[in-house]
Amino acid sequence: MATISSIRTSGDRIEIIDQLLLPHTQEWIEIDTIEKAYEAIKSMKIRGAPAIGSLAALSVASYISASLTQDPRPDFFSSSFEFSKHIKPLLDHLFLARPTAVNLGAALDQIRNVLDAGVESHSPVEQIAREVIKTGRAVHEIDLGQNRAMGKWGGDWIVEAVKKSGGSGEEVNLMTVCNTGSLATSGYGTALGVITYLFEIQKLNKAYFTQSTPYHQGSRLTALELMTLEIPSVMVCDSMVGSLFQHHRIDAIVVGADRIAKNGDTANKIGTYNAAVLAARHKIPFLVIAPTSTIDLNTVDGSGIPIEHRPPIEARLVRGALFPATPDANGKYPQATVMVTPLEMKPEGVYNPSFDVTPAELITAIVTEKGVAVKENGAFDLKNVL
Ligand SMILES: CSC[C@H]1O[C@H](OP(=O)(O)O)[C@H](O)[C@@H]1O
Repeated sequence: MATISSIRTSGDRIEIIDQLLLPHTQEWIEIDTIEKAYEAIKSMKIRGAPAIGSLAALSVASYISASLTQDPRPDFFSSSFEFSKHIKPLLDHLFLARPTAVNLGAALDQIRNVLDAGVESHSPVEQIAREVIKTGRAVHEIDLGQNRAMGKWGGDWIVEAVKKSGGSGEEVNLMTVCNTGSLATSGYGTALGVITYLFEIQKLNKAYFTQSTPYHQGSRLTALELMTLEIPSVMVCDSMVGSLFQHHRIDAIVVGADRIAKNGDTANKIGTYNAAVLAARHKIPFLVIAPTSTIDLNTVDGSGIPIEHRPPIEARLVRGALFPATPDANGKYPQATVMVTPLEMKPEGVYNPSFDVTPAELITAIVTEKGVAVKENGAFDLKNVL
């Protein structure tokens, strides 16, 4: 099946597809500095919790790998202590790019741990550097396998749940929020991986997806991913979810996650909580699909999850292809950004959180690459899926 990826690498070279220009223009940007990685993550040229963790880790790996080949080598290779002292602030900086997704911090912490272990054991600096490179690159590679596993766990669980409630499980309808596909991960996707799996085993009837904010990533990115995969799909505006549940058979909601607290409270793209409340009202199973790196046992519940607010201007603008669409001489569709609010609107006149927190109470199951967790006596024990 055709897919679209967000990151491509060759040796030390990293490129990302500019997701702000999709679906109308496919433009690859080279990420040859850590600062460029930071800027791409912050501005959402790359997005999706696992994908931003991958890019951050890859950018550190490439920076070190390229520095190793310099002649003379930079001064920070003079000792393992100096090396760690130089790299750690770069990790701190990358971590600040987006605060909610725990995968970014988890990826950077893996590198931090390698540095600490290397300094503690007095390993030669070159050995530590090579270990960091290996670790940084592995973050990206491991993600893909995990997504396939989650797709199967989640998909099989949904089919069984539909059968238990009297359905055939042969024509499942799902709804999702945001974009959680190949573009948001190293490939296959999290919630979109479940949709893809059910499509592959011919048990999917239709995938519904919300437009989502910021940047309409559902209507731009999820739409593109589902069309590329040739999965039958229908877009709904976020405010139509209640109506959808009233008038159509939806067998389950599948969403990704940016951070799952110890008790199962889950931060995900804004609009997820609304969908969960409506799903509970309509008794539709609500599943969170995320790799174990998204589970943050240090955060006891959702009240401790930092919620990113995007710049107010982003909620006032829409970007897209000029319509009627006519390709220019290079075959590209001219795009424009337009303001939809009154021009005089003040920044304080806009509420623009990027995420909301869905309480565990509203979540039916949490699916990781290790399996499916359901509540026992009303509470999740996530140790079983870690
Ligand atoms: C691939 S699932 C993770 C998660 O990433 C998204 O965040 P963003 O697009 O803001 O980077 C979204 O909330 C997804 O569910």
